[in-house]
Amino acid sequence: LLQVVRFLAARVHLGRATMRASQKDFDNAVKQVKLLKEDPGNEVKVKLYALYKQATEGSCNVPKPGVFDFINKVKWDAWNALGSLPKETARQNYVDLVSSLIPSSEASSRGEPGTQEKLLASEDVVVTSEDGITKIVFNRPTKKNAITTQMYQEITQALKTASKDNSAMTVFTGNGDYYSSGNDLTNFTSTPSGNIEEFAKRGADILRDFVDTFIDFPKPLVAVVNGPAVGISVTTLGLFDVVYASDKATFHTPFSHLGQTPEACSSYTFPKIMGPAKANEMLIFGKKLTAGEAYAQGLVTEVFPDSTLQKEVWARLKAYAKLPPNAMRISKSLIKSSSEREKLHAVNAEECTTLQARWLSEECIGAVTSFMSRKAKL
Ligand SMILES: CCCCCCCCCC/C=C\CC(=O)SCCNC(=O)CCNC(=O)[C@H](O)C(C)(C)COP(=O)(O)OP(=O)(O)OC[C@H]1O[C@@H](n2cnc3c(N)ncnc32)[C@H](O)[C@@H]1OP(=O)(O)O
Repeated sequence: LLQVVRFLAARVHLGRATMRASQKDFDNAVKQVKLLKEDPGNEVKVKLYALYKQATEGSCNVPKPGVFDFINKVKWDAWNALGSLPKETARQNYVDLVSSLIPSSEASSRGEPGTQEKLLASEDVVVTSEDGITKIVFNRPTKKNAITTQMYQEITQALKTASKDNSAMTVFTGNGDYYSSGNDLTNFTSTPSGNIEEFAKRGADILRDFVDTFIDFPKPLVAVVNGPAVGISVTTLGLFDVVYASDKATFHTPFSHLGQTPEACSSYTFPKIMGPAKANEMLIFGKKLTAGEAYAQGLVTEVFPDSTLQKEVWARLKAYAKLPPNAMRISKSLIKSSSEREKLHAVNAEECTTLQARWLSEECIGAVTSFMSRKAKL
């Protein structure tokens, strides 16, 4: 990797020696990276990181991370490999590298990065409203609908908006063969700047806000689990009012495998829903449930043959959405009382604090590194 970084840095340097990117070009390129539709892959992300640091801070001037700090060590190595490359050249190389990542069709229509952000950002989470139903769709089928940091924030916002719109209920589903593969593991490898502790703190804040929004959502919240669900896409189901599933869906919470711990209040909701014995097997040992098993444990309301799921479920939901909305909200608030919500907020806070520490653990960093290097899959 170091050789590739050195080679590319030198090649781009020689090829573009006569060009100079302005600070504005550089700032725009930094914004464009956040809007990339396709994940450029870890190798490119490490290069971008190294060039960014060189362009903004000059030669690597921080101590080498410890041997177990895998991710930061790879990043440090890449930055250090740039040696004394001048800041201006690093800036130019960064701009060139970013423009090589943008398909020409997009580059011409993109214009001012800030103006397009919202439009592009909403592609991974599609929100529509029809027939009294606000639908929130995980829409990254090529990545099994893994949830990026940006998606957590978009979903939080979409839920806050839906709680006040004129729809009767909100429904989550996934596009493609998966409901969602859970947290996007590259969330852990894209630290743009700052130290790892701050990064983990920010992650915990985003997660806490995300889960709080589910706890406080006032209208019926329904999940249509169209395929396998992993991690946080499973644990949040404990905060839904109704869960319909395809018979192809599975429910998997491999937290221990990832050096992590339960979130989305599942350490409280799962034992309550299915009893401690079954919840322990899922949350501690990562036992994957079939749709039938999840139904038997009370996590799923009803299972449908995959071939008829969409037709049957949407017909039913459209009929439910015509019921008097205030009655539905009031019933929900009786079922999920204010004292219960208070308890859920306390559980959420504790789970987030626990995870914040876990993300810095060797166990977690090792598991994420294995996934990134394709040695490990679930
Ligand atoms: C610190 C900052 C954090 C910010 C906010 C934090 C909030 C986080 C709170 C929650 C924390 C954890 C809870 C969880 O969700 S834990 C569960 C995490 N998920 C996984 O471990 C799943 C990993 N994926 C897999 O094991 C497999 O991909 C699969 C799901 C079993 C599917 O296998 P497959 O063979 O059918 O398909 P595959 O080729 O692997 O996947 C296709 C492409 O999709 C990419 N991909 C799939 N899942 C993820 C994922 N979770 N994260 C990132 N990328 C994922 C996969 O890499 C393939 O991509 P590519 O084609 O190779 O580019």
